[in-house]
Amino acid sequence: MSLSLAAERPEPPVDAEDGAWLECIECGETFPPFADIRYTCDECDGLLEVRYTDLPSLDEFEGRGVWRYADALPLESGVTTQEGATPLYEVPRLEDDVGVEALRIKHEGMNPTGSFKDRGMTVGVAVAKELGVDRLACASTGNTSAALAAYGSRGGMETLVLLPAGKVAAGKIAQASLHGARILEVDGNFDSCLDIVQELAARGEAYLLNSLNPFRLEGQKTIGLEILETFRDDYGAFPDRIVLPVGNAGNTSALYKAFRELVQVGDLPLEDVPKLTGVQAEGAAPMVEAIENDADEVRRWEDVETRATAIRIGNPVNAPKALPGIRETDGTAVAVSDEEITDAQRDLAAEGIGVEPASAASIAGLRKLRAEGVVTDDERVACLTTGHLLKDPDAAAAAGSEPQPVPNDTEGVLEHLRE
Ligand SMILES: Cc1ncc(COP(=O)(O)O)c(C=O)c1O
Ligand SMILES: N[C@@H](CCOP(=O)(O)O)C(=O)O
Repeated sequence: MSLSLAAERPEPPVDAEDGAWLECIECGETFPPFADIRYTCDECDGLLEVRYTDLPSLDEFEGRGVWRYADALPLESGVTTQEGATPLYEVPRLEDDVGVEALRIKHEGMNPTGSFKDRGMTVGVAVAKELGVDRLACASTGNTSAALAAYGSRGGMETLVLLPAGKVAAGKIAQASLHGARILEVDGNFDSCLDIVQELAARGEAYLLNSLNPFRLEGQKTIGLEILETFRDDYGAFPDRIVLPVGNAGNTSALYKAFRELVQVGDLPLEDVPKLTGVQAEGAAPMVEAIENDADEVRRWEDVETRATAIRIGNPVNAPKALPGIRETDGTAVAVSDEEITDAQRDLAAEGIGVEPASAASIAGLRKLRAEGVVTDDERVACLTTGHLLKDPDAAAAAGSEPQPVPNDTEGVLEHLRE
């Protein structure tokens, strides 16, 4: 099987429970959504997706934020702190400078814990409650752990997070810590943390809430629904392209699923599907390598390094969902240097938008692709900025200017200003 935009509306299995079921993207095997805990297919270990007997059209949704889209989610409500409904900013100077017809920034850093992970956790933690589990766990470069800790504590559950030692930004550890997570620092990178957490989950020690969990990606799907809805309502057209940073490739997969579902209900004509464009840091770019080599599988990079620690990931577990997403939408993937990322962080800051380094990769990638002529000047582009500036205060301070010491009197300050 392959995930395709042109796929027919799926046939529900006879035992589809509550209008939803889980389906393997590789062999098509189906499973009831809440009968047992599973993250991958029992038959072939393929990735799972949630399918629905009925999906509404964009015009039928009501409310605000992630739960506005409840009829396209596996549950009617979640463990919530009002996530979603994030701003889509205009950036006229940057738009002019990059040279595209329209550029909008979907700032996911404006979610309650400061990243898009909240959208996934509001759904994932609610499903965990439905399944009756009491301990939640994740591996994390930081943001997943912050969101898991916040939503887990709100849901009254124990949380366990495994972090790569010395490679997680200060704001994120502070969040996980204050929200009461048990934090384990592993002497390894994010990918080895995820190997361990998967093993713990397989042994029934905890419920896994990384993006391998198909319910979490349902929450993240609402990023795509919001972008498309806002573009349609405000500009009368969908964006030509959505550019986003890629780590574990959950968002790329989730946005592609949003597009496929909108195509199925007749809201999104095939020719209007936005081109999914992934950006990775040069030091952690296995998806870019696979796209450039036209490979069916992504090679795991053992040694990864980048200042954008959120996307310091060498084994994107959602690649089997994300690769078809990029290819079928006629998108692409590009790698950018840490310097290009920092420059883009400054560009966004100059428009009043504060983002962490990984988020700025989307702008850096767009600039690069525009300079190469891959992106053309007539395109309407949405760039996803995934995390808030305060997540990584050290990176922000390093990219910004130094405070200047002045004397403790007005004359002294004025003198300094005249220098
Ligand atoms: C701030 C930030 N941006 C981007 C990403 C990458 O997103 P994804 O794993 O969905 O590709 C992550 C985490 O993976 C993140 O924390
Ligand atoms: N950047 C992520 C990495 C884990 O990704 P996930 O989406 O699989 O949880 C993080 O914040 O930990």
